[in-house]
Amino acid sequence: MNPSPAVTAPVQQGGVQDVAAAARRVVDAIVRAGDAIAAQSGDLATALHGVADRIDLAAPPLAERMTTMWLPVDSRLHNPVNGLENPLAPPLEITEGADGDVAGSVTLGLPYQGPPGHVHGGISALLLDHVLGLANIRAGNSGMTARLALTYHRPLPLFEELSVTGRQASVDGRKIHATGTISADGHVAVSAEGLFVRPRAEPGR
Ligand SMILES: CCCCCCCCCCCCCC(=O)SCCNC(=O)CCNC(=O)[C@H](O)C(C)(C)COP(=O)(O)OP(=O)(O)OC[C@H]1O[C@@H](n2cnc3c(N)ncnc32)[C@H](O)[C@@H]1OP(=O)(O)O
Repeated sequence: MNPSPAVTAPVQQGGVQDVAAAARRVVDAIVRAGDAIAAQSGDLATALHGVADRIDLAAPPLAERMTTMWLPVDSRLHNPVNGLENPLAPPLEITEGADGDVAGSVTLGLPYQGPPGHVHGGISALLLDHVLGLANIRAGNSGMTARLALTYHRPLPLFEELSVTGRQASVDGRKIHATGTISADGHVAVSAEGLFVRPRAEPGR
């Protein structure tokens, strides 16, 4: 059976991105197959553990990775939203951005399901938190998410292209307000208002 649109849509550019895309495909296939793979479960689990063992053997110590993954300071490849090297990222594709606004598109498959045929509300929060954060970075003032208020206007469909937007609304000292939406078929399904707080400068810095 063909993988769902969430797995086939992103253009892959080679290297670790290919490995992450393959892992994403495995996750999607497992959720789609369900009990249909029960008879092969032992073999499949052994094969997948074998792949994980190979990757683990190549991985550097965690402390080293925690340093190298931020050099240069750029979370584009490994973040869990649009990180092409992170299998947890759907991934959201950033499609445009002007005046500090951010826009992206994504099609989500079964691994992201909440209500039948629709996206889990926590996944919407993940997408919006990140896109609002990116909009803040683009606007030149960013901070940690202090509060994120979501309104779920209508169920968000799986298997359809979704548009995600984010923009910085205002800056008040260390407090930054940003807003965003997720739309399907031209209708806003989820909207968000976020408060981000720029951490205090560390003493001596
Ligand atoms: C390094 C490069 C990174 C690149 C990353 C790319 C990522 C891309 C995007 C990723 C995006 C992903 C993003 C993520 O996932 S960020 C991860 C999720 N967020 C966190 O973990 C944040 C945890 N919280 C904190 O660290 C602190 O609480 C912060 C830093 C937020 C504030 O602690 P701080 O001690 O500094 O604050 P303050 O007490 O001096 O208060 C200051 C002002 O703020 C007001 N206030 C504070 N909290 C709240 C609240 N909850 N509701 C309403 N108001 C609040 C407060 O009243 C005061 O206002 P005023 O009295 O002055 O008027």
